[in-house]
Amino acid sequence: MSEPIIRTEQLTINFGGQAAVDQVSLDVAAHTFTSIIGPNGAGKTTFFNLLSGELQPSAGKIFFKGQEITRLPAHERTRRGLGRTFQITNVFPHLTVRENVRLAVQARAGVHYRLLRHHRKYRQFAEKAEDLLESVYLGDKMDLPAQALAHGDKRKLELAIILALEAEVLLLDEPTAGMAVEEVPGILELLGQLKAGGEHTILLVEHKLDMVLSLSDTLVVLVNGRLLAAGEPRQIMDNDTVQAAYLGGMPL
Ligand SMILES: Nc1ncnc2c1ncn2[C@@H]1O[C@H](COP(=O)(O)OP(=O)(O)OP(=O)(O)O)[C@@H](O)[C@H]1O
Repeated sequence: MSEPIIRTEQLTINFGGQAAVDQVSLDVAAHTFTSIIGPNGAGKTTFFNLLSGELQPSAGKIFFKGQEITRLPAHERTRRGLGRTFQITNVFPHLTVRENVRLAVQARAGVHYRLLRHHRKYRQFAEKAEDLLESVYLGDKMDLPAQALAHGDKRKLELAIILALEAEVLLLDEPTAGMAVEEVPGILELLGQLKAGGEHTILLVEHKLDMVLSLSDTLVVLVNGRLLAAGEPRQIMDNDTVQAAYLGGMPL
């Protein structure tokens, strides 16, 4: 692998003496799609929280594009290109869909509100927001308040926001969680498009492994906070230890 875009070395966090993430060393190649799987409580979300800076590790290191970011605050990681979505959607509920994304575009450009009196600048930001919303299939919902969106559409909005922030790495925590069955294909199509675009590195936590398997270049299996295996999906699915610890009996 050329230099990984993300590297963790012996990454560990203890909660009350119990390691939720336990000495996880992982390299993620740029422009790949990695799915992190494992049983409930395996440490998947905690691992994401360590990568994004929501939590500080008890031990170990995190590198992003070769630079150590272990102690950097979350907003600085976002600024450098690590974008994170949450299991619970995180948007301004009363603002329109368009405004939510425009604010992210504007934040990325580092423009203060005062300067927006310059109408052309404002238009540029709004247009970029509109383009992004088209790309996540929300073009027809831009004028709705964010709170009026169905759950699946909120997840798309969240994706548009991290794309507006120009995240190179997308950390997606269960993008289909809580979604109506009919909403899932839209999200999967979007993830497929993002992958095909080749600009992003995507890491995803997903319980519905069968759905993301075909998109995944790499599967990472966490069990009890430990990295049990990481590799090509087929190789992981055939791995006896993985089968025994996690996948045994799962219809795949
Ligand atoms: N802030 C916290 N304080 C104490 N314990 C925590 C905290 N966050 C997570 N844990 C514990 O750490 C372990 C890993 O939790 P985590 O949510 O990361 O697992 P997960 O693999 O994402 O699970 P799920 O698939 O159910 O979302 C669990 O035992 C959980 O109870």
